[in-house]
Amino acid sequence: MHTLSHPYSNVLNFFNHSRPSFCRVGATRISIKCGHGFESVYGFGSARSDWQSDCAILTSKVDSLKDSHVVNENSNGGADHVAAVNGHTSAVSNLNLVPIESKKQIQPKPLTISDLSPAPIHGSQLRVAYQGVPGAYSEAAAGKAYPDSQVIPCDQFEVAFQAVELWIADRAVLPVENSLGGSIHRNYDLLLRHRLHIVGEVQLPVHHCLLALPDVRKEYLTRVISHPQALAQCEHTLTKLGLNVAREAVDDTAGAAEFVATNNLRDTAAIASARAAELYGLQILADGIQDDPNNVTRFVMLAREPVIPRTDRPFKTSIVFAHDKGTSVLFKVLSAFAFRNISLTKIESRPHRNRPIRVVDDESEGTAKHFEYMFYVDFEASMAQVKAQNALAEVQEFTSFLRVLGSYPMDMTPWNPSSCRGGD
Ligand SMILES: O=C(O)C(=O)C[C@]1(C(=O)O)C=C[C@@H](O)C=C1
Repeated sequence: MHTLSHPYSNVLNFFNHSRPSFCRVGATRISIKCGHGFESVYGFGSARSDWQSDCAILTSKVDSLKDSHVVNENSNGGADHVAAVNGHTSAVSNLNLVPIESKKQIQPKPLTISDLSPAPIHGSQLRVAYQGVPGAYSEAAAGKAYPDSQVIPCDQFEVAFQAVELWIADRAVLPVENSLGGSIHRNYDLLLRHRLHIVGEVQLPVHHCLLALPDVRKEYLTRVISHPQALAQCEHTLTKLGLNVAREAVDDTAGAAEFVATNNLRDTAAIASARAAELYGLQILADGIQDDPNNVTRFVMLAREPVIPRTDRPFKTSIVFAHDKGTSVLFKVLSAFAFRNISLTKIESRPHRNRPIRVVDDESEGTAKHFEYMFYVDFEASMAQVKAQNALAEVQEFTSFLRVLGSYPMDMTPWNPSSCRGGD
């Protein structure tokens, strides 16, 4: 991509597309640690060409697979190559049916608008990774964000990140914040370590149910299991229901329901969605047990490429920054937004002591830096707005590490607790 000729070239320079050389598309596993013992962090100002060269690696791998065949120049090249890497070899093998002679005469086809669409690969469904099993709230959020998509359950948040990086999925939808439980810190840390971009957000009202095997009564219960966030969101209601029983954390809400069902546990209930009850054959002992009827979880949508920021609708921008000379930078950074009347919707600090990170600069030079804290800020402006660009230019002067995690449309969906029942 020639960023200089792009209308948002100055904006795009804020996005980072680089990654260290150990990390390649097409590899079976992505390691988080660099060879030097530094955590890899995708820092401000790195070149987009790095990302593209990795795509070239992916392409060349497929080319080498079909070395003995002449490439059909009329094919949609990259898209078919990707399909082959993802295990859908039909498009590539079709090429082999075309006689070699006729291939030589076919001229390249002009690009059309649909070729420019980054994902899904033409004609196929968008594949969206989420953490959990079917019936999880994250699955409902993935469906809300991308209604006609194919959802891919992943056992850990990190796997959802990797699924997108390895082209197994086109997007990931992951929770970052709940109105009662607060931030889901793990995903903030993973946003820093991985190179994906936030391309959207979706708010899901979370309506919890207490689920048990058919004919089980509340009095039989000695244990309630669920995702730690779900347990926290229902803490007081469980006590009010007289359930002063053991509360145990598991990986996700629907997984808890599945566990009760498959192990035929008559002394254990799960906190999960009504949809999980239906999927795993459980009865709903109590409905709407979240302590706050306005319980909402905010999810972010992640992709390999950023969206081009616009000004014709409300946008939000997420950044992460740090300074290697202490934490006084926070006040200065906040003033850059306050001065321009830019509203902040989130500030999160994550301790980062004893974890040197490698910051990659414009020349792809990696330098180890020590930061005490990483600060995450979301603000209500688009990177296409001059005031946001100026604010970030100032922030860059105050900080030794700055990365734009994404500039994306805000979820403006109006909702009220009685009409929206996430996960149903
Ligand atoms: O366990 C699930 O169903 C999830 O989707 C995870 C999760 C979370 O991580 O916060 C999502 C929404 C709810 O707040 C509870 C749990």
